[in-house]
This record gives sequence, C-alpha cells and structure tokens, in this order.
Amino acid sequence: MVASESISIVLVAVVAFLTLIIWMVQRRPYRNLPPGPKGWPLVGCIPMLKSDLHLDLQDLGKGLNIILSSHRAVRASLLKYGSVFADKPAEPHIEVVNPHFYGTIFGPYSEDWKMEKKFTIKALRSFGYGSTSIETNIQKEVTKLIEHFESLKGPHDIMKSVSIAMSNIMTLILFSRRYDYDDQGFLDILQTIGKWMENTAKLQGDLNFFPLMGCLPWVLKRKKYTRHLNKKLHDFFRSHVEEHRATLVPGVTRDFVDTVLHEIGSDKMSSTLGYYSDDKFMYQLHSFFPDAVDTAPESMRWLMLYTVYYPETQKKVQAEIDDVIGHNRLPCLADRDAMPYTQATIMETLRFSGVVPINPTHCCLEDTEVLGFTIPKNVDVIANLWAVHHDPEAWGDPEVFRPERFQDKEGHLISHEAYMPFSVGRRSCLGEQLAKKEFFLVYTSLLQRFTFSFPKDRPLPSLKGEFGFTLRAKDYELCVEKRTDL
Ligand code: HEM
Repeated sequence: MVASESISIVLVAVVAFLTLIIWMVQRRPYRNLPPGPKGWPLVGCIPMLKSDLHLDLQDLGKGLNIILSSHRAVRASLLKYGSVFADKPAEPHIEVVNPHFYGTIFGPYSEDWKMEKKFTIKALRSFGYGSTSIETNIQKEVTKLIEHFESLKGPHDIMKSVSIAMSNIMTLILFSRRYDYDDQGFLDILQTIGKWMENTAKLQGDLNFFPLMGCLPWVLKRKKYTRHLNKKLHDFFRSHVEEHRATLVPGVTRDFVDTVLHEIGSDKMSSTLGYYSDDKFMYQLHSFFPDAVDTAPESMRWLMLYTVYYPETQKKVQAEIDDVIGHNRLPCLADRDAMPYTQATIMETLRFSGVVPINPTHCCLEDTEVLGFTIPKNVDVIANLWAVHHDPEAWGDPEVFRPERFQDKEGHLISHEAYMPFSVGRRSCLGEQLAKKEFFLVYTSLLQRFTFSFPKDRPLPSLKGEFGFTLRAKDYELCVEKRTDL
C-alpha cells in the first residue's frame, strides 16, 4: 500500500470518528430534558467523579436533574408519580450480586414483586415488626445491653455490642434467635455485611458509569470478592432455613422463616408467592437483612457520636428523660410524644449524617413531566438524599447540627418537607417504623443510665463519613460512666 493510500484511510477514519461524536452530541431525542452538567463526548461526566459520590453528584446536580438533588424534585417524581418511578433498572453491579434481581429491594416493579412485598410486610408484622409488641423484645435486649455496659471499664467501642443488640431484634423476628455480644461467628457475619455494602457500592461506581471497566483486573477481583461475600451470607441464611425446615411443626409458626416455609409447602409452590426456590428465599432475606443489621446500627453510631460531640445535646436529652420517664422504669414507646427534643435529635442525626447518602437507583416507566421537564422512559433516576438534606435553600444552615430545627417555638415536634431519610414513594423503606422504635428505646435507655464522653487524652473523632451504600462514621471509643446525678 502506498503512503498516500494510508493517509487517506487515516483521514477517512478520523472524519468518520468526529462525525460520530458530533452526531452523538447533537442527537437529542428529548428537547426538554432537565438541566445538567456538560459532560465530555463518550466519557460524559466520569472525569468529574472522585471518591465521595454523594458530594460529586451534589456539585454536578444542582437544581433538577435526573440526579434528583432537591426535595421538590424528589417529591414531584418519586412521591407524585409513585408507580411510574417505582421500577428498578437491571444495573450491572446488582447483576453481579443478584443475577435474577430477586427480593424486595432489587426486584423490578412487577405483579410478582408486589405480591412478594405484600407477603413480606404481612409476615414481618405478625412477629411484632410494625406493632407495639416489638417493644417488649427491644426492652429485653436493652436490659442485657445495660448489664453489659455496667461491666465496662475504660474507653470502649460501644457500637460492637450495640450493633449486635439491634441486630438481635431482627434475628428474633426472622429466626427466633439472639446472639451474645461476644459471639465471634455473628460478629463475622456483621463484618461480612459491612464489606458487602462497601464493595457493592464500589462496584456500582466501577460498572454503572462505564460498563467496559468490568473487564479491568481490579474490577474482576472486586466482583469475585463480592460474590464470595454473597455466598457467605447465603450460607448463614441457609443454615437457619435448613434448621427450621428440620424442626417445622404443622400449624406452629415461630417466626418469619416458618411463615415462608408454611406458605410454600413441600413442593415450593404458593398461591401468593408462585414458585419459591431456595435461591429466591436467600435473596429475599438478603434484601432486608443488611439494612436491618447495618443501616440501623450505623445510624445509631452517628447518634451516639453527635450526642457526645455536642455535650449540650446529651444534657438536654437526659433532662427530658429525667422529666418524662424518671429512673424507676425503662422507657417505652408511649413516652415518645412527650419527648420532642429527643425525637428531634434522632431526626437531626438522620438528616445531618446522610446515613443513606444516595437512594438505590429507580427507573422511570414512561415519559413523565416533572416540574416542567421531561424525564424520559427507562431513564435511571437517582435521588441524592445527601444533597436534599444539605440543601441551603431548604434548611438555611444545613452544615450545623441543630435538633431544634425540628421543633416549633413552643417546643413541639415538627416535620420538614425536605426531611426524607427513608426516601418517599412506592419503594420507600420497609423498615422505617421498626428503625424509629429501636432508636428511641435503645437511645433513651442508655442515656437514662449512663453519661458518655470521649477519652480525654485523644483528639476528637472525625465527623466525616466513609462512603458506601451507608455513610459510615469512623470507629471511635467512648467512656461509659454510670450516672451519679440521678
Ligand atoms: C435508619 C435506618 C434505615 C434507613 C435510613 C433506611 C433507608 C432506606 C432507604 C433510603 C431506602 C430506599 C428507598 C427507595 O428506593 O426509594 C430503603 C429501602 C428499604 N429498606 Fe430501609 N432503611 C433503614 C432501616 C431499615 C430496616 C431496619 C429494614 C428492615 C426491615 C429496612 C428494609 C428496607 C427494604 C426492604 C427496602 C426496600 C423497599 C422497596 O424497594 O420497596 N430498612 N431503606
């Protein structure tokens, strides 16, 4: 081939490539898309993303975008058009950990999913999940936690035992089983869940914005590791299910697992759940167990951290406890209404910490007009709950920890339209009521008996979270002192 021919081929290739890029940039099937950042050809906004996705998206997604960054945008889509925005896309990172997209949190919005969610809520409720009978279980667990705290000497990472105590509420509902605070096997499972949440979130970053990255060696390694964590969790669930199957008595329902086993019968067919393979069962447990034993305790870790970091808060909560509950009985749920400051502190913690910074991705089922813009069918919609909770327009001083923002002039508890830590709409959190009950009872029972402080000889812990599905407070130790001002 002569040199001039080679040059012509290269020129044609360059012109074709540039034409393709110009065509891609100019091709706009929708004229009325929400405003968004100007990305680069082919790679879009990837070069603008660093490690803390919720902060990057907050910068990129000012105003309305398909990254929903304001409460108005979230309400006008996820809440107003609940069923239109209730679908979940088949994201590549979920495909790694849940290839059939089974389970409440990952499943697409279908008739099967609706039946399964209805069944799950009903089954969880019958074990006190949504009702006040859960109160007794939480109080029993808290009594054990208090005994444990009384034996502590010197600075301690109290969250290890608090996490197990809060997880026990869920394992009692699911498996009729509680674990001791030094149970290494269960501590290992909790650690596995933490790593699973972190690695799955990292896979989302790796794969969703540029799927070709799935072939890179370190992403392949992460996929393999995340599958290994998945298996470990499913082995844990499977051992409980097998134990229940072996001891199942007709007409006797001990817990959630028994409810499902009775429902599906021996041929694994149910009128409500259809064919329910063991695999499906594992993924169903997997779809709410991590939230219950990770998100709720992680929120509690933030709550204790802020309580000690802002000593006025600890004093005010203790004063309210002394006033309303006293010291001769454990706190109960009926005390909640009379304790607005304590409730406001819990709410401010969920806002300020941004414990679930980015909502799981939703998918729009049809072209929809939202606040005057078109959200196209099948597009991924991500609510940046961090941005919603740190929007200066909505909150005035979002970077200040101030529980009083949830109280009116008379001190009554008030809500705020931009407050949505459990998300809103058809896919909002199934565990909201349980989590709120746990926070109130565990928090008030601990502050009723103990005062917490940071070890005097160490620097104050950081308030910056580590990014994952949940934003985690770094480990910290507290001194636990029995209250003498009682
Ligand atoms: C402070 C604690 C918790 C927070 C902040 C939280 C937050 C959330 C958020 C933001 C979502 C996503 C909603 C959406 O996609 O729009 C969610 C979904 C979900 N949560 Fe929680 N959660 C918490 C505790 C729990 C607990 C204790 C459970 C246990 C049962 C649970 C079970 C679920 C389930 C099953 C879903 C999926 C719902 C669906 O897709 O329909 N969560 N949660």
